[in-house]
Amino acid sequence: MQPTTLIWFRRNLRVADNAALHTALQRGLPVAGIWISEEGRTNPRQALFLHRSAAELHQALAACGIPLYGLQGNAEQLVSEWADALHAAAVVADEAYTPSELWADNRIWHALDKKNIPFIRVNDRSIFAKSELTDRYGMPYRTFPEYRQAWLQAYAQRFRYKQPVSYTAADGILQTALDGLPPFPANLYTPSIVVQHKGGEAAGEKQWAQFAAEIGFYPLQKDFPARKGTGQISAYLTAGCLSARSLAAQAWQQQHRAWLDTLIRRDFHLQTAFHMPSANQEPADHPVSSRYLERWQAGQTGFPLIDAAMRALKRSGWLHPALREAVALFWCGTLKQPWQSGAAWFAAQLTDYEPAANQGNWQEACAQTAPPPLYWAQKLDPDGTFVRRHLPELAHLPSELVHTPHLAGANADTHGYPPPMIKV
Ligand SMILES: Cc1cc2nc3c(=O)[nH]c(=O)nc-3n(C[C@H](O)[C@H](O)[C@H](O)COP(=O)(O)OP(=O)(O)OC[C@H]3O[C@@H](n4cnc5c(N)ncnc54)[C@H](O)[C@@H]3O)c2cc1C
Repeated sequence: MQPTTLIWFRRNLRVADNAALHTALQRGLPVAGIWISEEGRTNPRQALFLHRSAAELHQALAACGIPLYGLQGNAEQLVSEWADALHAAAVVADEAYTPSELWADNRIWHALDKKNIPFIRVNDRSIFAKSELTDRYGMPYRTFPEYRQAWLQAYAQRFRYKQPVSYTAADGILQTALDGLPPFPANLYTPSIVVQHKGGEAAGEKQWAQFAAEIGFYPLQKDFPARKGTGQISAYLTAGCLSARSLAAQAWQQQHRAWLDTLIRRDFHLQTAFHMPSANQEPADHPVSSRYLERWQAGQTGFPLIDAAMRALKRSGWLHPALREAVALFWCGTLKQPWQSGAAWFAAQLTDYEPAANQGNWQEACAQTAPPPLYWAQKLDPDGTFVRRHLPELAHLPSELVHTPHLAGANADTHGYPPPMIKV
């Protein structure tokens, strides 16, 4: 069998602007891909989304004559085994950021190195790669405002005279399939679970196109969860169905700076997870109250906006960014509970779960002083639309009462909705 270049698709489940695919094709050998559904996932919703996205990639690659093998098991073992099976002269993957992935990558690198197979990592997740932006002493930026300033300067400088890079080598690839194209394994996860977003590159592009048409309203709409004024593309970015690099280029060219900040924040958390891994791994400094945890998770705290947000998260696997901040601040600041247990609940629920973003944002939120829950209600849902949508027991209440049903006393039936669990 002819030697190949093997791509291990991880968080770059797309054909467009894919640096790993581009790198593999540049090597001139036939290309084959593997995608691994790793054992021990505790987030079935995300597992399902990734499976759907990989299945679509399988079809897109097949149309170019590139086989993608869908595997399940331990990545450390499988990458090495499949490198042998497909006579790989090199393995290419997208660069990892978080400690657990980096440790696994080291072991994979060792196993491949023993066989003289290079393990090439390329940047497909962030816009600036992990060590591209450092201060004048070569140290990573520790605060977002500093990082943002450096990011904007570097981006402006880099693209003053040329267009941002977009890897286009994938266009029209047509290679002879190796040994016929493999079928993609059936879905291993319960299809009955609700996943708000469909998965796959085409659905990601569609979601982006819808938002791009409205992106000019983002600064006005972003703080009203009932209106869905944000991109709702995080699951696609986490799985790599969309390229952050391409979206940044579009936002930059069209001068949507307010929205571009969200992608810069994403880069910031990725580089922080890489450069300061211990910050995200601190153990909790006090035990969690299981009673509080149950009520917060179930959306039964007696604070309507918090409860509506927590129920929306559990039902759909996605939550508006401002509400993520509100429920995180409520958990750490109002209930005085350790951020780690809140972050663990998010990790199990979010379709877009991404360890660097999740832990980084939890830590940031919990370092702030929590405003009273009513502050969030007035700011994010002044007329109660979001609460009514997610708390049917309060749907009949007028705007003056929907955020404070306990004040209605016997004048309103709240259908068993609990009073506030603590005094604030
Ligand atoms: C406590 C907490 C936990 C979070 N956990 C995650 C997570 O596990 N995975 C995740 O992708 N995002 C996480 N976020 C960030 C953010 O809330 C989500 O990315 C956002 O809700 C996605 O919605 P959107 O696509 O409409 O975002 P938009 O506002 O349209 O932003 C566009 C994209 O920028 C990125 N982004 C925006 N804000 C942030 C941010 N603060 N940090 C990192 N990236 C950002 C996301 O990829 C997002 O899709 C978390 C935020 C908080 C406060």
